Amino acid sequence: MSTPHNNANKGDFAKTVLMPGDPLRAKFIAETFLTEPKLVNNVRGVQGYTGTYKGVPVSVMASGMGMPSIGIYAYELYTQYDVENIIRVGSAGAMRADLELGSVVAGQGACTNSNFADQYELGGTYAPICDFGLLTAAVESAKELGVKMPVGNLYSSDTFYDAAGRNMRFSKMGVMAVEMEAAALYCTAAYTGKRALAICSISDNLVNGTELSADERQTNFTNMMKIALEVAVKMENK
Ligand SMILES: O=P(O)(O)O[C@H]1O[C@H](CO)[C@@H](O)[C@H]1O
Ligand SMILES: O=c1cc[nH]c(=O)[nH]1
Repeated sequence: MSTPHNNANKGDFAKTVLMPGDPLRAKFIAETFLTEPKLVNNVRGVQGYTGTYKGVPVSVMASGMGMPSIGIYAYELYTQYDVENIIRVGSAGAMRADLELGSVVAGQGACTNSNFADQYELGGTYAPICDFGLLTAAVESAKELGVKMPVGNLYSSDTFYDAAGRNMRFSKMGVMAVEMEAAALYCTAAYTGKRALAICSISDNLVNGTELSADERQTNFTNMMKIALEVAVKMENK
């Protein structure tokens, strides 16, 4: 079997998929943390790998950037490949001065400027939220690893370069950080009856203008990756 965007066979993906935006981050996670990672998809260079972590099957596949892109990959994984849990392991721009570069945040909710949820014809405004079980497992894992992980709202924006400067208004509403996929992932999980969580590492700080280099973004996010992998282990029998 295959989809227009995935040439893996049914059964090639594990129950839990870690999903970074960047295909090179997917490769890094597979090669650094998984035992015997096998490349199961490479359509458009969107690399998907399955291996084991602490004996538990785990997959990692990139989403690409933006909500249309993660909407495709997540929908296909949930509906065609029997994936139950998708954990986005992303980068995000801090909207609070006190969030340090490389620190980790968990998105309990995801505000958005996207019309992604219009497709469901709800006749109101949908509030995209993560799965509580995944979030609980992530909070426990972060504690076990000794990693501080604030939990709260993310802002999923359709624009990286925001011409009118409106994005920062969300920081006044307590939003921790901006990224570009969590809201669509949470909507897709809700629609398909599956589970999702976005954990993000802070790559830049929009308040004080500091940022990590592209190389640092690729490799400096190991705390986030370890938390997500521990969640996969905790969720194996749930
Ligand atoms: O680093 P990733 O996971 O791609 O996440 C962030 O980085 C990209 C923008 O540079 C967007 O995809 C945004 O959500
Ligand atoms: O979407 C994103 C991701 C990282 N940093 C940002 O400023 N925006």
